[in-house]
Amino acid sequence: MTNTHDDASPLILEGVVTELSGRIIHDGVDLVMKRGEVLGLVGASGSGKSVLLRCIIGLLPPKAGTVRLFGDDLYQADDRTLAAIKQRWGVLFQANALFSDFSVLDNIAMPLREHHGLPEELILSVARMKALASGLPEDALWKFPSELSGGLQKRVGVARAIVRDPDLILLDEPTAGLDPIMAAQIDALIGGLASELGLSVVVVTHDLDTLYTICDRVAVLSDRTILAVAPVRELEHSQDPWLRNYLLGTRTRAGRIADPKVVHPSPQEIMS
Ligand SMILES: Nc1ncnc2c1ncn2[C@@H]1O[C@H](COP(=O)(O)OP(=O)(O)OP(=O)(O)O)[C@@H](O)[C@H]1O
Repeated sequence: MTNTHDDASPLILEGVVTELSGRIIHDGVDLVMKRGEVLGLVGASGSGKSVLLRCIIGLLPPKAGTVRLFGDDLYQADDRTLAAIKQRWGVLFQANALFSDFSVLDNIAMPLREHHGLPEELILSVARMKALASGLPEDALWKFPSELSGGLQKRVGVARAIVRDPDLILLDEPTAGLDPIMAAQIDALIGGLASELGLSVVVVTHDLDTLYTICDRVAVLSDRTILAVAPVRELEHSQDPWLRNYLLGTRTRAGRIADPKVVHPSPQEIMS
């Protein structure tokens, strides 16, 4: 029976353990997302951010623990409940995962074609609306993805993620590979969509500007579990050496735009 609760947290992870090729990637991940928040997910390269995202969207069953979406246990859900849950999320994959032989508009329309029996005219009309809401120019819609800049390709991915009016979007490194100006534009787009549409957003990122400009809280993945979840300014005061180095090292945004109250890591900490 469909049991997606409107007032439930969009995402709760309880004791999630994942394993790939015999190796434990996550070992007891707990996380409760608030409705309407933009939640950053950070961690060192290889710490398991993308794998966790795969687990959250049903592509990797956990070895133990529970993935709860909108109140329902994703991996125990019957077909009808699962279909209802999937209606409520949208995903932007790393490197966009756009189909090169399809036009921009057809890429955006794809989730509508997969899950609805909607008339073609309506599908194209909704896809066009989402494309324009995502900042794509009209003349980009019938081009192929390869004809667009990296920034516009990200916008195609975002438009596809929101095409079914989701409650939750999961974005894997939305600003990776973009120049700082385009990256800031994508951040503004995500922040704007979150506040205007009341979306809950999980954003996996290495981009500190994203954390500081659009994330309400940041979850830190370390040592196969969640080390902390807090607003990024609070995380600056963490005693964890890796996290302090990540946020406050000399090459980082916070290192450049320093809060004078924050004690910066020593050169020894940065090297460690
Ligand atoms: N299909 C797979 N089979 C075996 N191991 C995998 C597979 N996919 C990922 N891994 C391993 O899982 C670990 C976590 O990978 P993941 O891609 O989630 O890291 P990440 O935190 O997203 O890294 P990055 O920031 O570099 O994107 C890595 O050690 C990776 O090698």
